[in-house]
Order: sequence, then C-alpha cells, then structure tokens
Amino acid sequence: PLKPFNRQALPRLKRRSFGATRCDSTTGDKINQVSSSSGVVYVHSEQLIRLCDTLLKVPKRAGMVHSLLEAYGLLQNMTVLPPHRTTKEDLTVFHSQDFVDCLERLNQEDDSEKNEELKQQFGLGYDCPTIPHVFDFVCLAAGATLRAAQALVNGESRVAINWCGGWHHAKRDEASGFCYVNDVVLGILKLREKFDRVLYLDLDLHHGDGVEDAFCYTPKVLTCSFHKYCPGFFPGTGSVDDVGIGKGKFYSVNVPLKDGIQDNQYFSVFCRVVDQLKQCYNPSAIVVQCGADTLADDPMQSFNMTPTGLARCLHHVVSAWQLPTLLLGGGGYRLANTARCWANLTATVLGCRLPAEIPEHEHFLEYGPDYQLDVSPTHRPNLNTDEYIEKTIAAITENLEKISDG
Ligand SMILES: CC1(C)CN(C2CCCC2)C(=O)N1c1ccccc1/C=C/C(=O)NO
Ligand SMILES: [Zn+2]
Repeated sequence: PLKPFNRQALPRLKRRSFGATRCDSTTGDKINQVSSSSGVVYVHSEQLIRLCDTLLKVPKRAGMVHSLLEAYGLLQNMTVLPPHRTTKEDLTVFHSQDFVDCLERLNQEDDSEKNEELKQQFGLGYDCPTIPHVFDFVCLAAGATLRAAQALVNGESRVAINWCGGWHHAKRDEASGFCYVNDVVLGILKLREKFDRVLYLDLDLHHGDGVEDAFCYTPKVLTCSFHKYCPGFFPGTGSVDDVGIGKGKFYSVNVPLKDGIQDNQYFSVFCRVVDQLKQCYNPSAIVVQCGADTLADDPMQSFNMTPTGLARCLHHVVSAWQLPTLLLGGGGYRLANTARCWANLTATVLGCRLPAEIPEHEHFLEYGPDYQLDVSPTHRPNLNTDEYIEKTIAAITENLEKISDG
C-alpha cells in the first residue's frame, strides 16, 4: 500500500495568493505570500512610541498597541517603515507659522508659568498641557501619518497604518481637545497630491471638527463623522445640518448619535451612510480615523461598541472597496481595550483571524482578568431609537442627493 501522504515532509510552499493574507491560528504567521502592492504598510519607530507614551492622557498606550501587534505576529505580515521627521515647513502646509513657532519654543520647558498668555492664544492650557518635548512629538506623529500617506501616493501599498495618529481636533492655529497637530489634515493634503477625491471617515466618539473645518469649503475632500452629539459634549459641533459651505456644501456629512449605541445598530447606520457616499461621491482614496473611545468599557462611558463591531465597519469599506486606505488612531482611554481594538482592525485589513487568547508579552497582565481579545458590551440604555436613526439618515440622504460623483 502507498505510504500515507506526509504533509510535514514537504517544504513550506510559497503559494502565490491573490490579495488575501491567510494567517494560521497560532501566531498570525503569514502562510500565503501577498504581493507587496496589495500589502499593508505600518509606520513605526521606537522614538515615536517613546514620545507618544509620554502623552499624559494615554500614557504607554502606543507601546501597548505596538507590543500587542508584535505578540500576535502581525508585524511579519506588514512592511514596517519609520516616520518622516517633519520640518516646520511640512507643518505649515496646514498650521500657521506662529502656532508652529510657539510649539517649537515650548518644546524645552514643562508646563511652567512663563508664556502664559502665549499659551492661551494657541489653546495650550488645560485640555492641551504643554508636555515636555511637545514639538518633537508633533513632528514625529505628523511625520508618521505623512509617511503612511506617502506610501499610498507612491503605490508602495494599498493600506497604510499609523496608530499614533488621528489627532482630529487641532486647528490651523490652535491646539484643541488634546490634539496639538492635525496629522489627519496633513495626511489628506498629501493624498490629494495624487488622488482627486478623498473620503474621510471619522469613527471616534467625538466629532472630527478640525478635519471638517479644514475641508468644509471644498468638494475634493468629503468628511463624514459618526459621533456622540448632545448638549455640552465636546466639541459641540457636528449636527446633521452641518453640511459644509460654498463649493463644499453637502461635502461635510455628520451622523450625530446618542449614548448606548451597540455594534449591530452602528453597523447598519454606517453601511446605509457610506454606501451612499461610495455611490454618489466615488472616492479615489479613503482615510479612516479609528478612535476607540466608542468602546463599551471606555471611561467616556458613552457608546457601547466592541472591537468586533468596529472591525465589521472597517471590513465593509477597506476590504470591499479595495481603495488606497490610510488608517489612523485617535481617542481611546481604556488602554488595553484600545490595543485590543487596533490589533483587531490590523488583523482585519490583513485578512488574519486572531486567536481569542491574548498572547504572552510584556503588557500581558494589563489584559486581566479575562486575557481575551474581545470586549463585551455592558448593560446600559441605548438612547438611539429607530425613529431617531431613521430621521437622521433621511436628512443625510436628502443632502447627499445634491452631490453627484466628482
Ligand atoms: C483630556 C481628554 C483627551 C481625556 N478625556 C477623558 C478620557 C478619560 C479621562 C478623561 C477627555 O475627555 N479628554 C478631553 C478633554 C477635553 C476635550 C476633549 C477631550 C477628548 C477628546 C477626544 O477624545 N477626541 O477624540
Ligand atoms: Zn475621542
């Protein structure tokens, strides 16, 4: 009788696959070779992590995200590139010279009493304390987003990721909402060097006001933000009637939501809005700000989402549309859950399925007591009635009927 076929005896085949990267279920190791043009670029450096980890409100979050991706073996499936070190000229493509000069001047000192009125003038005070090395941080975080955008412009990859970016509140001449530089605007302006119509999707709990403000006058960038909208909640903008101005009218889309929304309802709203945007705007590239402060257990205690819910939304646009895609971070204040979420999103764009158990690594103990990848929704009332959702989507649909594809 023939000897039983012994798979182990064969060398591991480098089978050509057509786009999808399959990962085996243990460490996420790549099985099929993916051609680089459809691959994923991940921008990273130890200095970037170190500077981000000093950020007061999300201490060590950048390091936790990176080490979880590494522990799951996801870095082996991506092209890891260092950030650009941006110059002041790179930053003044969007920000004012005075604001950039101020950030540079404050780079050395801590939050001392000097320059008090100078800091007030540029929004550097309570929400945005002048952290040590603030200018170094700004240059590297923006440089990482610019390097990711450059990879898409060069055709080095179809997807590019900077989890240390997504600072969507910063204005041209003012820090805001804990955002010192608007790397999102800088990244979109870089993409516009090649792509005619850029779609910006903001999934953060907060309205992406800084990005919307930057592009509210132009139809070349359509900004669409899904966020909590209720009296007194920061930044207070982003009502459904906020549609943009002049030539940009109807090219700002806002999806205001209430507390308690969960995965299924969010996914339904998300698809009904973005499928219309795809159809009537026909974008040539997309940017997704993946702020994780919408998760169930976030200290913001607002939405009731899980990483799986956000991954379904991302899969719907990134994998189905196959457009050049820039993924950025953002909010997310339960640090381990933010790392869980962005590991899940990274695996989603790689076509990898991750084991439910958090792998052993430097920050393993932060994932207790369950040490599982997924996060469960909590029992909280959902204030988004079907009637409210239908009314909101009807208003958005009416606005979108007024734009044709670019
Ligand atoms: C200072 C932090 C950023 C932290 N934080 C919470 C989280 C947990 C404990 C405090 C806030 O509400 N913040 C803010 C304060 C003032 C204005 C804006 C924000 C948040 C913006 C944001 O997330 N945009 O996407
Ligand atoms: Zn936020």
